[in-house]
Amino acid sequence: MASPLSIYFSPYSLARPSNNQTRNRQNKAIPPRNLRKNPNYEHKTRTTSRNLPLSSTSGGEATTFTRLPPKDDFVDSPFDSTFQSPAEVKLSDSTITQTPNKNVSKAKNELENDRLRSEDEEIDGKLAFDYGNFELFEINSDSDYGSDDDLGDEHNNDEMLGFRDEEFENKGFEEEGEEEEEEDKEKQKGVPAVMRCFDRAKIYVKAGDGGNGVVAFRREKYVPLGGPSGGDGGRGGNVYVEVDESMNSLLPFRQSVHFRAGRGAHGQGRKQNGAKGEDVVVKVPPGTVIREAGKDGVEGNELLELLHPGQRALLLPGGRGGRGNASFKSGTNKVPKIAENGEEGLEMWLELELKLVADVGIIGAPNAGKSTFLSVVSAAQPTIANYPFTTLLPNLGVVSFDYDATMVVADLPGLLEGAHRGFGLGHEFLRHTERCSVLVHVVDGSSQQPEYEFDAVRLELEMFNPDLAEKPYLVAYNKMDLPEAYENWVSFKERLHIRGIEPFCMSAVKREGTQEVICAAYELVRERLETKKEESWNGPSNLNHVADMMRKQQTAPINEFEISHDSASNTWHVDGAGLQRFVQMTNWRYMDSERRFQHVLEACGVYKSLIKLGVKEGDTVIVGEMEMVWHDASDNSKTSKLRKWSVDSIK
Ligand SMILES: Nc1nc2c(ncn2[C@@H]2O[C@H](COP(=O)(O)OP(=O)(O)OP(=O)(O)O)[C@@H](O)[C@H]2O)c(=O)[nH]1
Ligand SMILES: [Mg+2]
Repeated sequence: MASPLSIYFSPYSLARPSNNQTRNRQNKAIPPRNLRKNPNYEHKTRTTSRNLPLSSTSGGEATTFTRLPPKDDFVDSPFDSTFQSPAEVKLSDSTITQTPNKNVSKAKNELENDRLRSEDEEIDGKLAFDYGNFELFEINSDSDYGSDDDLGDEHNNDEMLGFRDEEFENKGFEEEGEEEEEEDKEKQKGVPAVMRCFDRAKIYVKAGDGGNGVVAFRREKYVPLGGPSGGDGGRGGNVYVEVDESMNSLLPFRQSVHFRAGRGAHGQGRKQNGAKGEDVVVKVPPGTVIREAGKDGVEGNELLELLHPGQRALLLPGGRGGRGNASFKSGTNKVPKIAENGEEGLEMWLELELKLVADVGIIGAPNAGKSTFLSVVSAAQPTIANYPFTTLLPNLGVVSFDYDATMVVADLPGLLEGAHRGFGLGHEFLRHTERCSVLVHVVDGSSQQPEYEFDAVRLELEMFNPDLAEKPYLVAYNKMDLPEAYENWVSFKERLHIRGIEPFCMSAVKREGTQEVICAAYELVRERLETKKEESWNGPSNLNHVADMMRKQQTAPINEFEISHDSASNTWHVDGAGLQRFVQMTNWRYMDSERRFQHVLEACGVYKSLIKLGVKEGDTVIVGEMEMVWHDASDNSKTSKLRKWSVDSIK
């Protein structure tokens, strides 16, 4: 039977890149028309349901940086275990100013804060605290930054990490108009702009395209009719994600956003198959959650959660190599002049989110002394200052014990009432507590109502996630060196006793009582580990489910498709993952390709369905990226004429 479809390249299909350009394509299936917005569009039939491919979005911001302390900071810290009883506290030793009254108006608060800052400088001098790079986080400051050129140069520098990177990123935010708008929005929500850059990244991954198969024939002396000998193309490289324990932030993804696996080599004569493309391994820190990039502010599906060092997951499998003509040899066609293109590798945008994996999380109201506590028990040097929200990003420290045991402690941003609804640093803060095994709740003993403050923080945890409130925790009543804290201690302790809680007291600034707290926390961590031992990770589980899902979509049967009709332009769309893949792998350079194409469409029922739905002479039919004109099979002369024309144009 004469084939009813003739093929030509529409302007749309001409825009399709040539074989060697395909690696740069962003979209596998470019929607040819905006049919779904067309009022004349009718959805005619659906032969079978199918999984929609995971969406890929183009463009993306790469916004991560962190101020987690460099690994070098993690060295043994000396403990001062001598705890003086409250009776020994000398008030004259302490010149610490108290937290400003939080009820005063905002303007007043600012003035007060300025004053306190200057006071702090004095105090810190006395306490020998190192404020290090404190100025770094004043995002709105224009001063101290280099010129545009400097910025560009820095961005080209692969080694741009750490301090300088943070500095320039801050500048980057000010300069980009779009970012500024976003920043304003965030500010309105009360979340400092710096927070959104800390532990999130957006990256693009693409599996390698398969190599093309070739048409070749064996030519050898004394071997007449040597037969087809075109080899298959090699498979494209895979995209893996691997946990690298030496990483503790998503900072490197500011520099490298695109990860593309290598293309498979093309097949060659003498039945030589192409080599496999090079794999690409995306290294992420432990605790990374990987999501499909969301659209319009909607979070994408969670694909993977990588917690343990060494875990490795196959994310995107490489495209299949195209078959060479040796593979098409059959009893009926001994000299096939056909070979396939390599299958295109899948691509997608991913969102990475790093959730802290620390043994102990230090929580509490702002200004309670959490950072001071961390600086005392570990070698970390977080910024400490006498005003709320000094800590915007979690700081990590490693606590080393004499007996060769270590524990990771995270100092988290302060928590305010209403945090579960996003007040203060809200969710950003609470998210980080989810992964800590044990919490140390630092209470500011010098506050007006320490117990109320304690309850408010507990309540916020519970409101955000009841599991958080279930975590083992201990209470450390801080600032015992201050008279008001010392006075309130007994009543605080008694009230907590009644509730079955045994609080600790300490003076972080004087390093008194801190060792008891951290040792008790370590005991809790150990207990927790014991109970969790059975559920602990025992080697790699199957983490390749994303790749399996992708493969399933890729290998969707060719006879699963749906047909839609645009009556205004008399266009029929035949959509199906299997068909689309078939069209993409058809190499129109070879003589037999078109015949095979027509044959496959007929065999999988496309023609039958179109006729059933009422396709007419001259209608346009779009399959994948191919656009064709329908001709009734009875009009043989017309069909063959048009078919010849189409083949010429393909050539
Ligand atoms: N007197 C006294 N002051 C302390 C003690 N611990 C911390 N401070 C002071 O309290 C202020 C706040 O300390 P930080 O460690 O920055 O408090 P924080 O809980 O980390 O605060 P945020 O990060 O803003 O939530 C600083 O001025 C510290 O010097 C203490 O034991 N005694
Ligand atoms: Mg702090």
